[in-house]
Amino acid sequence: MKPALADQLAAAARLLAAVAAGQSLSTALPALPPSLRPGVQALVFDALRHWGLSMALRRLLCRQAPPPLAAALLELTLGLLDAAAEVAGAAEAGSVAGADAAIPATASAAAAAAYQASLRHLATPPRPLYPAHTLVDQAVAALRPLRLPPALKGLVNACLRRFVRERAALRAQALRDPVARWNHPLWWLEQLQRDHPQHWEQIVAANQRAAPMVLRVNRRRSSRADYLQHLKQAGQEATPWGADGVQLAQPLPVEQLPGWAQGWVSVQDGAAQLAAPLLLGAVDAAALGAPSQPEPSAGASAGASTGLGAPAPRLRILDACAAPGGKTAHLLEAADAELWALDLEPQRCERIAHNLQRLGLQAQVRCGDAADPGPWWDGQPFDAILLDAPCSASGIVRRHPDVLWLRRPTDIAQLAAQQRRLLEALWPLLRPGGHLLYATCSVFVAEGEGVVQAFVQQQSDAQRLPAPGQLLPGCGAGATIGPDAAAHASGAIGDNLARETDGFFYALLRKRA
Ligand SMILES: C[S@@+](CC[C@H](N)C(=O)[O-])C[C@H]1O[C@@H](n2cnc3c(N)ncnc32)[C@H](O)[C@@H]1O
Repeated sequence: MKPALADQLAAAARLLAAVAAGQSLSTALPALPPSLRPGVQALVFDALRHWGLSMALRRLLCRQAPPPLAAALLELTLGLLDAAAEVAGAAEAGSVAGADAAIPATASAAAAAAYQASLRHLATPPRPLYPAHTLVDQAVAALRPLRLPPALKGLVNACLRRFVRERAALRAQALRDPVARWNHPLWWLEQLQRDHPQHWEQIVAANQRAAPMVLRVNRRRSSRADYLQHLKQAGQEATPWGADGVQLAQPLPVEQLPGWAQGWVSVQDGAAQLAAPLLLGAVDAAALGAPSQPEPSAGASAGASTGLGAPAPRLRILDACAAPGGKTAHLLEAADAELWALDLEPQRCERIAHNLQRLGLQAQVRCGDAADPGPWWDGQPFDAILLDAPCSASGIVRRHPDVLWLRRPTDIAQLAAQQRRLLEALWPLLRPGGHLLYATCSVFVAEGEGVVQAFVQQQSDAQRLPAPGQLLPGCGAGATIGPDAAAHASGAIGDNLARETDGFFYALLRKRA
């Protein structure tokens, strides 16, 4: 039986209040009863993608701040009422053009187009839509499961009804606030404007969209062509992505994917699928004595050949921040290697082991601090190191809309200092002639180019090789920027980046022999 809307609103309001208090949805969502999870996740993701506006509206409507749970319930419901009115307006106008009212007068034509595109994309999956009177009634009813005092009924009722009556004027007033207009915290917007003056509006628009579901085919279990056939037989539309990837036309629960339990595929964004071929491609190229030219689209088979007919020694690879093991698994699917998968957190190390087991792969899973190798390293240098460093996750807002509201401006400098420490601590573990791939899923320059440039300036044996540099969501290939952009423009890293990806940063370093 479908849960009552009031119960779903109450659960979603609890989650929104948890995010407001600094808790990540990744920990809060799995705690929900399974019957509530899909509906509540849809509600709370939608709320987070419009939270800037609904917070501004709630402040206009309530002279005094209500208790946090009531504020969350109001903001959630204001977002839903706004969506219902928006769609009704668009239907009346005969197109999505009714959404034009949301475009700020100051926005450039490019931003307006991006905003329009984001709205079109929001149609799949559609915003949760309910009639206004149902929403008001159910929001009032949700006070009970939230255990809020019945005295708040009047406030909730009055605020929501006033919004329904005066929506256009309240909305126009709220949208004067840039946080409401762009649905990003002000410090984040300002940092994006400084870091990416040409692209910030596209990034902001992309962050409002739901990301596509991209899979990585385990080439030890199936070819990509065969897997596409399996999907077709299951009635799922899909297109190839990069060397091993498949992008689904519509997201699916993983249990419904052909061969999921048998380890045929994993879920991994296209940008993250570039790590293994970049690192293995560099190792392969070096083994062949050629100048290093990573070619992700060709797929890597590194570790198996020397180009001289003699079997190569088994590659020794360290994945230094490995959990939950997405890139570890891709490396093992593509290369015969002795792979050490390290992570700081014991529970996350268990997830690496669990994921590798499903995929039929084996690694040395170690729990330890990459910044302090003494306790876990055996003193034998590695041929290749992947440092997928802990970061702001500012590149994956499409998948984790809570990240926007959880980060604090001071986080970025702290993370950059931590990333630099990890890079410095791991460099001595790399053999001369070995390769290190530095990656983050951040769009902030301080965590990418900033870290790597400072490191290379100080480390005389570190040489930079071509790599994608900064990938930006919503910008396709056009947004690859930084010193590696020339390599990208010349096609050195293949054509994968013509597709839209999460925000990522990749720098490839070689240790001079
Ligand atoms: C971006 S995630 C890695 C994602 C992973 N590479 C994948 O593809 O599935 C960063 C990881 O770094 C781990 N981490 C953070 N600080 C660390 C440290 N000092 N040493 C080792 N791991 C660390 C975190 O626990 C987290 O699992």
